[in-house]
Amino acid sequence: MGVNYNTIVEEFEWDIPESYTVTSAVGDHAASFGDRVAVHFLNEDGYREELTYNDLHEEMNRFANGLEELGVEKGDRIMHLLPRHPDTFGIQLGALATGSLLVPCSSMLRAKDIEFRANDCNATTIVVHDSLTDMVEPILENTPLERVIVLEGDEGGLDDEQWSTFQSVSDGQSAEYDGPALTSEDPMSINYTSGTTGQPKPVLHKHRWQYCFNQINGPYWWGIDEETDLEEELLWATTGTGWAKWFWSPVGVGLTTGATQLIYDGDFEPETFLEILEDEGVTKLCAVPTQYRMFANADLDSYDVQLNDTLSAGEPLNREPIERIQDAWGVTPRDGYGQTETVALVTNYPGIDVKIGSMGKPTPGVGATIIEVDNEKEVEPGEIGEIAVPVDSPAIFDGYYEKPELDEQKLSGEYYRTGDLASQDEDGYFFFEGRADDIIISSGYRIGPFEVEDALISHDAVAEAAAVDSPHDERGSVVKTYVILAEGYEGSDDLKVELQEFMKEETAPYKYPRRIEFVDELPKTSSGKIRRVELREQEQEKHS
Ligand SMILES: Nc1ncnc2c1ncn2[C@@H]1O[C@H](COP(=O)(O)OP(=O)(O)OP(=O)(O)O)[C@@H](O)[C@H]1O
Repeated sequence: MGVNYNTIVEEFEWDIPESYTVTSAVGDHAASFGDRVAVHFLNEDGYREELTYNDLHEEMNRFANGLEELGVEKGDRIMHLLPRHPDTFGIQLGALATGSLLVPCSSMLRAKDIEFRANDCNATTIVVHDSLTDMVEPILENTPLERVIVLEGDEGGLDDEQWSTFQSVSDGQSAEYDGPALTSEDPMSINYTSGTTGQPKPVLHKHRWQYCFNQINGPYWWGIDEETDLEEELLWATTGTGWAKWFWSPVGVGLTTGATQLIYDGDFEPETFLEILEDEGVTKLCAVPTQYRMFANADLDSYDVQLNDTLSAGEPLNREPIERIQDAWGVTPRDGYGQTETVALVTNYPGIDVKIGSMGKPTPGVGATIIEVDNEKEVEPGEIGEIAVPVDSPAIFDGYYEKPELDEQKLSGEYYRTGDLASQDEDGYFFFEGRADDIIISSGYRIGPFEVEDALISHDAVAEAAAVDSPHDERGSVVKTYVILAEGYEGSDDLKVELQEFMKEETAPYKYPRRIEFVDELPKTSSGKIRRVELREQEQEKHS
């Protein structure tokens, strides 16, 4: 299949329905194909549950009625701290139906992270799984939180009027809900960024965001359009419920298109995940590069999978896992790039040839481009600049929640700057260089950490690597890499030299790491991204 990229981009037009919300979309699906399975849940203990679109619609309505009875009103901020669970969608949709703003939090956050978010956005309600109440109890006094709703909790332990259970809120409520009329321009959520480069930022989205996913991420990343027979597909996005990616895929694509989705609650183990792919008959998988890198070390040929698509996002996708998966399963992992603030901005979308190492081309209707770092001029092919999106694009966020100074900084020009550097080739393919903050400048050369890391992990001894800037008297800085060795290898000075020699062959010699340190782990955000900022600080302390 081939597509004419230019025609698609030229012909794309936005037509955002005024009354669109994901809750109304789920209502429409229930009316059209209510018996279709929406959630195909399983967990690591072997528990299974299936919910149809009718079930989901009724669950959403009952919870929305219950929330209203508790006093929740349009415009309230409702946080949630939930694992992947059969009721997660129902809770999220029920909260949205009341016109509240959802504030998703990762279940990996600790008490102080939750306290920060609750105060930052002035949240009044939190829905928390029973296993995570320890994170909430100690902070209640210091936050505006008025009510806590516990999922799977037992009323017996709750001695305060502040606490109730999901069950007690929903039980006995009507499966019809007559809530406030919402429009696509009503605020929908406050999604905190990962905090890879500093404090997490409260990104405000309107209901329109979900429509944009349906129109962009659906066809131009997941390959789902009106010709897709959703009865034949099983989607699996491995992300957690508190991340923007949950809204990018399970909600933004899965629910808005009316697909059937696998939700698996369990730790990531390559073999377990590969067995699930095979046993459940997953047809479209969206995972993160770390997971693909770990799949690449497994015996992929021995799994009889039915995948017709594999997608990746969140970090650059290396050459090695792409090639391994192509060889074993005949599908090419397609990288997609974007942020909490946006929809998919650049993707390898179905029908365009994947250039290994490239994030793909700008998605239609969104307008991502590359501009100079210190002005708003677009760069020429081959030049490095910052990925940016016109501020009036409907496919980006609506500012940071009650942070006028951040809005001024990020949204007052003609473009919203992503803070990521990239270049574009003559054919319009984007190549990721790194976050502007992570770029290494050594002897006047600008070096993207990804290029160094990508080359280094193609050496058998290297399992994972992070490259940062390390202060140096003569050169200003040099490239330093922190390396986690593959099983069976031991760190030594000889191995350092071997890796350095290898790198001089693999990449332009000025990029080779002059300093190497072997470590057992790398600092990461709870979404699994390498926090190079911490490594840079360590280097500053050691060498200045
Ligand atoms: N396909 C991809 N290739 C390379 N990098 C990617 C890709 N997808 C996402 N990213 C990186 O992830 C970032 C978006 O992540 P997210 O919105 O979760 O917040 P964050 O940028 O990690 O957090 P913070 O803004 O608080 O530092 C992008 O700006 C980019 O740096």
